[in-house]
Amino acid sequence: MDAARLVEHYRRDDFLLATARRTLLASGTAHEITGTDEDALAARVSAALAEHDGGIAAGVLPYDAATGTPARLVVPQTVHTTGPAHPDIGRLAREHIGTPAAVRAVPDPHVHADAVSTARTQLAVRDLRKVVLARALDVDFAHDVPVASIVRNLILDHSHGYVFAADLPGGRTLLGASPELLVSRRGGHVVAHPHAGSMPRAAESAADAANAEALLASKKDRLEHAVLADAVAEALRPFCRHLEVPRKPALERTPTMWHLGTRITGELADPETTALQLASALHPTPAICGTPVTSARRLIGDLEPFDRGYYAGATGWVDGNGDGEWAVSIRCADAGEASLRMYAGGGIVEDSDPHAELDETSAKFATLARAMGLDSDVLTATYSRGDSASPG
Ligand SMILES: C=C(O[C@H]1C=CC=C(C(=O)O)[C@@H]1O)C(=O)O
Repeated sequence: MDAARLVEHYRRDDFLLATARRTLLASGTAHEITGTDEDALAARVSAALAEHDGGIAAGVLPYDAATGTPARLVVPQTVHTTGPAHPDIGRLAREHIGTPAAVRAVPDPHVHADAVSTARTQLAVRDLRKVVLARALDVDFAHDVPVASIVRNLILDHSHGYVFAADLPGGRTLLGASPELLVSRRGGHVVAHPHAGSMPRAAESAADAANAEALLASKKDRLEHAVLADAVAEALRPFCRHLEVPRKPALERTPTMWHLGTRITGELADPETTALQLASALHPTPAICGTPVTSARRLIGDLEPFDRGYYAGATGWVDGNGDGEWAVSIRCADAGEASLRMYAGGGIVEDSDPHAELDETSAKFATLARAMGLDSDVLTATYSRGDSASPG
């Protein structure tokens, strides 16, 4: 089956991961493993994989299992993998997504901007180097959420990155297009590709290049990124006999955002360490939480008006050899039957500007908004005003 057909076969309770290297579609449930204790989870996954020769376990890790949101992994009945969905998918038409009935910002944008101001002052009070604050958009449809169509459009939009759709407890679905690799393991080779520091893409090429230059030159973004790259390198170091950490971040692009990224590579010290164990050890990175973790988590809990659930967790798979690939679950939405919640966050350091942070989260929402066919001007008006409005 070619990649385009795999994507066409995706159904809401499947697991799909489309990357620049491969397209993976997993269907059916031979074994389901859920839990909030990561060591117990890793042991149960290894035991399940020992029973399913050549199998994988695919699924999601939550942002914070301590809030009671469990990790959920499934050993599927069937797994199909092919090469990258690009360019095969190009022959599929873009899916039309019906106009949503309503879009609501959670919290109101000005409340988010106030939270960013508070976070900025709390950094010094709580001895934090960085914290990541998120906001959400609730989108209601007059019909079932067309998950498969949105996923197909996400794949059409992203030749790079990690487009994912994973079944969640309660019949919900996590879907998105993350630019960020938490960790992959292939044999003894480990890769992490942390992203932090952002600027929106611009339609006009000179303005777009200027945004990229400004990002590279931004002290605030370089600091935001350095805190992340250092933390990821330090978390990987105990697992690796050799670790390569570039000294400077590189510019990374998605169709809607510029980011700073550092591709960290290493060789495992102990070949028994699995991709799932590495993902658990790295998570939560300062790309989605902060430094130090415990006080960053507490500040996030104090300032965000929702439970993150699976947003800012990880989505991926592990096989019986311990190989696997986990993306950071960002630029994503948690979809129910006829509504979904989109999330976007941004790293806050001392020099962060609340209004720039609001704009940055708006730009990050555009990843899903595009795939949902939402007119970005209408959406910007809606989520910048912060009221509930029909974008139709
Ligand atoms: C937390 C998110 O993005 C992270 C990844 C890249 C850049 C980020 C930033 O510049 O703040 C964030 O750390 C998100 O999209 O919700």
